[in-house]
Amino acid sequence: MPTPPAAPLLLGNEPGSFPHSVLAERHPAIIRQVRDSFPYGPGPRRALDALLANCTRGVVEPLPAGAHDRDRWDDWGAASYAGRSWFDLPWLWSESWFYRCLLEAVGYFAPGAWQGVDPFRPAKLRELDAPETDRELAALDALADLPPADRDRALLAGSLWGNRADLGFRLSAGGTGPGAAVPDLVADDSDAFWALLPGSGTLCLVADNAGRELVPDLLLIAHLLEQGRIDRVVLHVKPYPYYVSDATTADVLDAVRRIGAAPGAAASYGRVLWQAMTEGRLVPRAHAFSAAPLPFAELPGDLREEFASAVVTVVKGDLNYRRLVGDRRWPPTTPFADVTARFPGPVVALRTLKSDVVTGLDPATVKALDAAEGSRWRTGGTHALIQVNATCGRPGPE
Ligand SMILES: O=P(O)(O)OC[C@@]1(O)O[C@H](CO)[C@@H](O)[C@@H]1O
Repeated sequence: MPTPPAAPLLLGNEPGSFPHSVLAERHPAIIRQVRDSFPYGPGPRRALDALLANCTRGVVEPLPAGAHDRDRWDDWGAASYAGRSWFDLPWLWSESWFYRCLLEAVGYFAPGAWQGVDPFRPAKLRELDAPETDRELAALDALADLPPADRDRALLAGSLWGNRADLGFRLSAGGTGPGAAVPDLVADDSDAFWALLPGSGTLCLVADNAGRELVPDLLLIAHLLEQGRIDRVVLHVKPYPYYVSDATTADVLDAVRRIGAAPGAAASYGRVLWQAMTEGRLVPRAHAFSAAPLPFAELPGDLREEFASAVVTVVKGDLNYRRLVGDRRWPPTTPFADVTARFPGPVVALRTLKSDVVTGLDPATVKALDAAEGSRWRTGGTHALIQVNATCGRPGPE
């Protein structure tokens, strides 16, 4: 499989571009949202104000000398990027750095009263407890009467579109109105996904957002385990709060409890999940690299081995898609298989489009989307894709 010549990296230094608006507008909005969410004392509030000035007008500054992960971040680029504007660096790096600096400002890692307090927890819980979640869980009652293939489709679609529920995204989501001229699903390899599930082995799911994305992800996992489509699932979550709504282990526990406490069929899904966790068939994992400012091309050895040995790795959401394809401006018709050829095992992307990066689309689809919606289809969260590379990491034909 030819690896195409690398396309340009996304940077945040083009005024008017989506990456620039995230750094210049969304991050300040997130700081204000966090500042208003908690009665932080004068110290963290001053630190948040300093971060606001630094991330919009300043340069990368090293983590405090005593930071537990300072060496790791120096290796990830903080040492070489020190002194440079956030806008002149790889956009993925600056975004990830922002969330690490935000946690520093609110004392998330420092010993003390605020250690481990998720600054995004109020928003996550509001979403998890929202009436929409009740409605989505109640919809499970109707699934029981569906033919198996329809139930498969419904639960996969729930996981896919759950990615649209993204708290940070809503802060400035443009979104196109209803009645888009092209089907919302711009690529659909779902048949290839189901063909990858032989009834045994391990599925890795690289989760994205908590709340109303994690709930349908867990429902899909429960379904796959209960139906014997897979023996075991490793659920990769973030080691600490990230990108506003990204899921941590605490969010997994909240979601499993929320599912189990719901009436009707949902309660049985909750029991399946709880039992699978106690039996080691559903294993949460919070690897440091899951919050790294790097593409998956730089996966560390242990994760490469894990994904290589999995039957399939399902990569959820926009940020993980960006990491999967290197956060580069590929021509949208660049084959997904070519760009993901070096991923260590079979990989499936379930993603709603919220940033400029996209690959693997038919030329006719791109033409119709551009004609109908300009470029908004790329970042509005109104369109989604299911893309599969079943051959990466597997020996090719002799
Ligand atoms: O991974 P998610 O939750 O689907 O999307 C997160 C995300 O869209 O929000 C960022 C903008 O703040 C994007 O850069 C990033 O890809």
